[in-house]
Amino acid sequence: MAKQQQTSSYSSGGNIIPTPEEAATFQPQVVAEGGWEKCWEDGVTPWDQGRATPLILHLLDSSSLPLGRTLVPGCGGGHDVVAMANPERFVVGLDISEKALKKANETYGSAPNSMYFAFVKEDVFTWRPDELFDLIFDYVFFCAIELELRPAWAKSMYELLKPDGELITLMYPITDHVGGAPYKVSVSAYEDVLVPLGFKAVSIEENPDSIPTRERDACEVEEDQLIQERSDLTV
Ligand SMILES: C[S@@+](CC[C@H](N)C(=O)[O-])C[C@H]1O[C@@H](n2cnc3c(N)ncnc32)[C@H](O)[C@@H]1O
Repeated sequence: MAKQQQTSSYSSGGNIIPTPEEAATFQPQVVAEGGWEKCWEDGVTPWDQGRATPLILHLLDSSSLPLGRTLVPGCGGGHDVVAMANPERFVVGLDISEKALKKANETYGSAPNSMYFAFVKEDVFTWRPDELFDLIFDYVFFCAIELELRPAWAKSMYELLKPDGELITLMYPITDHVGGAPYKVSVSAYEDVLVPLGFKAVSIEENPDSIPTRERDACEVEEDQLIQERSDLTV
């Protein structure tokens, strides 16, 4: 009962974003029981900020977010999808959970910019649209998948991006905790799977806009921004 009360306060709307160590104590069990759909059905969505990622808002404010066709893999509640969408940046939010996308559509279906985004129920690992993407923004998706799927994640990023496309990923959580999801990440965890495909790191920077429970100083969680460029030269 206590556990149920605890997990429900971590659902979107509960406004408590747990540390990755806390989330790793209950989220894996829900995923194991019924997959991501069950997380959404039970409201166990401890990753959901209920709003766009502050870094995205910062990049938008400073006009430093690339334009063009954009993908958010594992978009969940769709906050980043809608924040980024405009006449020059059509954004596709992809998720395998019907419930997640129902919620996203209920929240944002009548947003004034709704003609500039779409929510699509597909699997990142198998969905291959006719048109590739200029930009992919990955946040709390790489850390959510099983470790053995990481090479397949990189392959998907490669196959979904245009040859000169850009992958921005907020590397989270850079911790020492065991288990997941969320599983711990590191710069080398990304590079190990991206570099063999020909990605080149354009920049790796500390995220100045981390939310409190994802800040390095607050709980020794590190969250950095990694921008990778797809390059066919070394493939
Ligand atoms: C931890 S949540 C992160 C959601 C969102 N990125 C955020 O930061 O709020 C991971 C999301 O990925 C979705 N997901 C998991 N596996 C997927 C797959 N193979 N293809 C598409 N979406 C997937 C889940 O349904 C879930 O909504």
